[in-house]
Amino acid sequence: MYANGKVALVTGAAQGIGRAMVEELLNKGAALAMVDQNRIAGEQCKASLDEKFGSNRTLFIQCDVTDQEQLRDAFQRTVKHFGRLDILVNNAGVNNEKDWEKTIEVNLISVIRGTYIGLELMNKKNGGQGGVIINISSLAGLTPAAYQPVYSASKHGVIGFTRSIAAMASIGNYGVRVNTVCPAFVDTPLLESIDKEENMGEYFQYKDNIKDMMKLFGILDPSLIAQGLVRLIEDETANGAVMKITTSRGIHFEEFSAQQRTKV
Ligand SMILES: NC(=O)C1=CN([C@@H]2O[C@H](COP(=O)(O)OP(=O)(O)OC[C@H]3O[C@@H](n4cnc5c(N)ncnc54)[C@H](O)[C@@H]3O)[C@@H](O)[C@H]2O)C=CC1
Ligand SMILES: CCCCC/C=C\C=C\C(=O)C/C=C\C/C=C\CCCC(=O)O
Repeated sequence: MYANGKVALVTGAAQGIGRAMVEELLNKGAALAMVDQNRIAGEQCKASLDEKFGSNRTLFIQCDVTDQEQLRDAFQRTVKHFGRLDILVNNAGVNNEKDWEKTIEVNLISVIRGTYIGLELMNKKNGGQGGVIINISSLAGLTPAAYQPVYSASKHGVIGFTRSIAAMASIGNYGVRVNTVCPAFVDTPLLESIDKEENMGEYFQYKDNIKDMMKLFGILDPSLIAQGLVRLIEDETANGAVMKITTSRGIHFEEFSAQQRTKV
């Protein structure tokens, strides 16, 4: 699918990776809803993008993705405003080991809920027109992360859910592809959470170990993650794919053994 002329909804769109994805989708000719709980950052982001792309290409919707009613309303407003939905990016995420239940709510439960609402609207079996869903995980969803155990668990969950629902979408002929992106460290405000005790909790004492990892592996520019997103949107064969993005190897894919590919 080409993004040109399509309608997208991106969560966590006001800054960081979400904002970079919004800009890339606008460059490719899409219109989109920018969903974020941060009204000030969201409105500033829209105002700045309006200067380049015009005000009718984006709609900012303030929404806490963990609030079921707000999330459903954001989808309804998007379809009402633009007339359809073709591309969904469940990107909003947090790093909070102290309030770890919140991390599961934002990073995993809201991604699952968003995927189900997106499928209700796009599934050809429900009268939808098909589409593509991309759920943002992390390399910490494929490896242990000693100082971020719940963040890592939430991102492992995103990969397991995405691969499973992608298999179901294929079996059920939904006409919707579902894929995930797993970046290494990316230069966004999320990295600042490592310096905050209120985010790191008991792992705060290890913040320098994480900073050493960042020095060792390097930090990606958000624009590369946006390029990976577009590749998954355009590649009609990609379903259940786990895209990894690192400084050493750029955009590449996790390869699973035959056993790991077996559907149960
Ligand atoms: N920055 C990094 O190094 C990496 C980030 N990721 C993932 O990429 C995604 C985006 O992260 P970044 O752009 O780095 O983070 P960020 O903190 O820069 O931006 C996240 C955005 O999500 C919004 N958000 C947070 N909770 C929300 C909620 N409950 N409802 C609505 N909006 C909410 C924030 O207001 C913010 O605008 C996250 O899922 C993150 O886990 C994955 C790998 C690496
Ligand atoms: C693992 C620390 C997470 C700190 C939370 C803040 C930001 C989140 C970042 C990520 O999601 C990145 C996750 C993992 C990076 C881990 C290893 C990088 C290895 C890179 C490589 O192999 O090249």
